[in-house]
Amino acid sequence: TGSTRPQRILRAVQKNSTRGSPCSVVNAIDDYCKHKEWAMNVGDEKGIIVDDVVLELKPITVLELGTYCAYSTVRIANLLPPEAKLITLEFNAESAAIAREIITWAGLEEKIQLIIGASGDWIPRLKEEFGIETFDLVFLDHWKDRYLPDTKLLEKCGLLKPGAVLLADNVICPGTPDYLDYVRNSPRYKSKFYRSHLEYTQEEDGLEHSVFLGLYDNPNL
Ligand SMILES: Cn1ncc2cc([C@H](O)c3cccc(CNC(=O)c4cc(-c5ccc(F)cc5)cc(O)c4O)c3)ccc21
Ligand SMILES: [Mg+2]
Repeated sequence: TGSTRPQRILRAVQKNSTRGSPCSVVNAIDDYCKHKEWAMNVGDEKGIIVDDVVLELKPITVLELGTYCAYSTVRIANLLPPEAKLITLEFNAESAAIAREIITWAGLEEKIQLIIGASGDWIPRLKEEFGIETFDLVFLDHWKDRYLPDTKLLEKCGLLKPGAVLLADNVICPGTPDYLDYVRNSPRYKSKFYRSHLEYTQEEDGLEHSVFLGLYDNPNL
């Protein structure tokens, strides 16, 4: 019974980073995944684009779909204003346990609420159970065929207000064609593509940045 990849990533963090320093945690994961074994973190190249979006938007409420080992969770939470909160959904209990350890090691447990469960089950419950009005930023990085249904669910649940930003990873590799088609052709979004590369590789990938404009085309939604 060998270790899992998330366990090896946690060990690399504990060995090569400083407790309470989110930057050193992010660097330790990037070093490990560049030189030892690949893992599906948004990574350093796309991570810089994520940083810029967060610093520009200054979101107070953030939703992340797909925590994995909390690389992007820590990277984003580290840049949030003091009163801001980040909710991250992870359905896999094993990686959620590792993510929780990495979040604690980084010293960000006050800013981050990690929920173990599936996005489709939890999105309809966030208002009631966590007193969320709307999200300023949603980072989509979970199953690629869930980006579109979960975006429609967020709209239906009234969790997006005009100006809210959807930032989606992997829109080229592995790809999210139905989601891209929706946000690029719907009157509800102003969308733009940030070209980059798949984490730790030379493969083409990128992030789609979509600003929600409101449901004015269907106000009774
Ligand atoms: C419903 N729900 N609710 C919460 C929630 C959370 C999860 C998990 O966090 C989880 C588990 C497994 C896979 C993912 C999606 N991520 C990917 O599949 C991915 C792949 C690659 C890539 C690219 C090239 C390759 F050759 C291989 C993998 C690069 C990337 O950056 C990725 O994000 C997410 C799943 C469903 C969930
Ligand atoms: Mg990804």
